[in-house]
Amino acid sequence: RLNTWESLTTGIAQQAKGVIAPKEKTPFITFVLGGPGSGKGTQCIKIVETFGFAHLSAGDLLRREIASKSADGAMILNTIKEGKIVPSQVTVKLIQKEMELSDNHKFLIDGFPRTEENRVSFEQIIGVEPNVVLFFDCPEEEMVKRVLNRNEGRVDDNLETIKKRLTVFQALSLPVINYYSEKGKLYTIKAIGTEDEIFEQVRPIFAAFETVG
Ligand SMILES: Nc1ncnc2c1ncn2[C@@H]1O[C@H](COP(=O)(O)OP(=O)(O)O)[C@@H](O)[C@H]1O
Ligand SMILES: Nc1ccn([C@H]2C[C@H](O)[C@@H](COP(=O)(O)OP(=O)(O)O)O2)c(=O)n1
Ligand SMILES: [Mg+2]
Repeated sequence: RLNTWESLTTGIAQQAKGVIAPKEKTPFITFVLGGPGSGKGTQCIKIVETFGFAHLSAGDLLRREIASKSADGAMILNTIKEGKIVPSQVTVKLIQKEMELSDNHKFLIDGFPRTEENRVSFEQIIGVEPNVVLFFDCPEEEMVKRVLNRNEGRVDDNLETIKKRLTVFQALSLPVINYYSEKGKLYTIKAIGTEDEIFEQVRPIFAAFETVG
């Protein structure tokens, strides 16, 4: 178990035999949650532009594994087509690798954790808790409409898979959202309106942390 940010980065620092300086700043971690099509990825781009975060999309990392024909690729593809959640160990490892490679200390972790298992696994492996959890709260009919119009050629952007994803979201992801609500870390965004209107709800959350330092 890695307890500190320093231990998270020790592996790579040792590999480089001291060539890479150890990371000095404490990480600032934001989890970006919400149902399929709620606008997480779209808003993450704006947060990156405005506040200089590194954007780590769990879904993008998993799709990269499929594309690279890695050992887990076939299992990941089947899981995504079924609208189910990939085993946490796989996803957390991919996130960990990206965090280690990044020279940023501010991370937007998009589409993760989607289950209690995801959440606990991140805590155990990375040993850090999120500073902020954003929840893009969007009506189901709007999410379905957006996903069916997404046009990115995704294998899961069809009505059958979306219906399964919405069921999984209700059963497995809402408990994670409730957990962070009880911890006082949850910021709920009303995710309807234009992209800019939604960002005006997001902006003050990060602006407040900027002034604190
Ligand atoms: N506020 C919005 N209004 C209408 N469409 C949106 C809005 N925000 C995002 N979209 C579109 O909806 C689709 C899903 O958005 P995306 O950011 O991929 O959501 P998520 O990452 O939560 O699944 C995309 O095609 C995106 O362009
Ligand atoms: N923590 C995660 C995140 C995504 N996945 C898988 C299962 C999800 O349905 C797909 C797509 O996730 P992604 O975040 O890209 O999807 P949306 O942007 O919400 O539409 O990836 C996962 O198994 N575990
Ligand atoms: Mg997305």
